[in-house]
Amino acid sequence: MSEEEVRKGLAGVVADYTAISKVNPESNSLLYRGYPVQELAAGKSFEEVALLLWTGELPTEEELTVFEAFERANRALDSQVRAAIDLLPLDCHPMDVGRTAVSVMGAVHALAEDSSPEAEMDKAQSLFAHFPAVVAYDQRRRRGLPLVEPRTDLDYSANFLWMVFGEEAAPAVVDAFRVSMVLYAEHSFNASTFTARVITSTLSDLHSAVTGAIGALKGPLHGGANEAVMHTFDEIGVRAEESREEAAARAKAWMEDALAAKKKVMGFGHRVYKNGDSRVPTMKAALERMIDHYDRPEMMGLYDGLEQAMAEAKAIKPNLDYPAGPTYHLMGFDTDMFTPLFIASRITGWTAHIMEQRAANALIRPLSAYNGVAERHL
Ligand SMILES: CC(=O)SCCNC(=O)CCNC(=O)[C@H](O)C(C)(C)COP(=O)(O)OP(=O)(O)OC[C@H]1O[C@@H](n2cnc3c(N)ncnc32)[C@H](O)[C@@H]1OP(=O)(O)O
Ligand SMILES: O=C([O-])CC(=O)C(=O)O
Repeated sequence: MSEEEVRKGLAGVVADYTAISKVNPESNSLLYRGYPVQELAAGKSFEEVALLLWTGELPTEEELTVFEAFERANRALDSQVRAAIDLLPLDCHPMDVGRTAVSVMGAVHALAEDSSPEAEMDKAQSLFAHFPAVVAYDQRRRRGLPLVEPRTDLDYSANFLWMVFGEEAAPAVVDAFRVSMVLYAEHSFNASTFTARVITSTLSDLHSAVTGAIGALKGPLHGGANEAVMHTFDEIGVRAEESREEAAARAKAWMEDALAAKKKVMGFGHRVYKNGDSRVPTMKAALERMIDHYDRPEMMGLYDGLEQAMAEAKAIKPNLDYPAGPTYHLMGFDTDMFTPLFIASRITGWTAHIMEQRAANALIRPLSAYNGVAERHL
């Protein structure tokens, strides 16, 4: 096999068809089932977007009512999942908790081994409804706080924040959270989704595929970048009393040093978008609303300073994780809870891909070019 035939990282390789989303780097656009993601983020609930991704169409009023009732009825933390979480140490990474919780959810789901389209949809919707309770319980137990029961009078986003913080979030905060969920939901054949499709292609079950996807999402080259962005901010130093300009100057200097030291700075760059991530302007606008809401202009200074210095030095643009990290920080999440929030959203995209893969399956098994020692004998 010649060198050119090996595509490291499968860069540029088209692995299959998908009707779920279209990432177009030329027009810098992202479509979910044909709809621009900015339009969905502007006017649709996360529940509506989830149904769109799973079924291909936005729900009718009646379909939405049925799904909302299901989601609200399945929010409480399952006792067996809670018992499994309680076995995990408080200093393990919250992504390990999310991964373990989904694995246990699979083991206790009544339809675990049933891969019919109806069972797959039930499992996808159950995961969607149940996972926020895992994140909320884990965030609270790490702070020594008791579990907060879900409320059925709140929508998905408002209830999520209620279960984490034990108080009703301001409407502006709920809306910024909803926007982040919509933007994180789906992105074609990214590493975690492809992992889910590989696992599904062996005819394994949905929870195994989602568990594997969580493992792929954890890495800082993928979903783990949203928490890594906050570590960068912390390394530079978040100083609430500082002006936007002062913070920007310190961030610029930090970035210049980091790039001189040949560091990779998480939250910048993308395998597909080379001219900026289509989702960043919408998420940045949500971040700006949170900066105003919490009156923290210096955070925007850090954001601008890093972005400008990276643009000047390497012309590399931020990806979605860059504005999402500081947004979650301002809302009050601990930094290592950011990537589990990404799981809560991407459960929709992953499970839509699992169902699509299963409906037209081919075992995913590429070739390798052997470059070890030549044949030898004992
Ligand atoms: C929601 C998401 O998952 S979005 C992605 C989140 N991940 C990150 O933010 C991690 C940081 N970014 C990166 O590591 C990369 O940009 C990736 C992994 C996302 C995409 O990478 P690839 O397409 O494989 O490009 P690759 O890593 O080879 O980078 C190409 C060049 O740009 C540079 N580069 C890319 N991203 C960065 C960065 N964040 N900081 C500094 N340099 C960078 C590389 O060093 C490389 O330079 P070189 O050609 O001089 O060696
Ligand atoms: O598409 C990718 O490679 C990574 C990404 O932005 C995502 O999964 O949202």
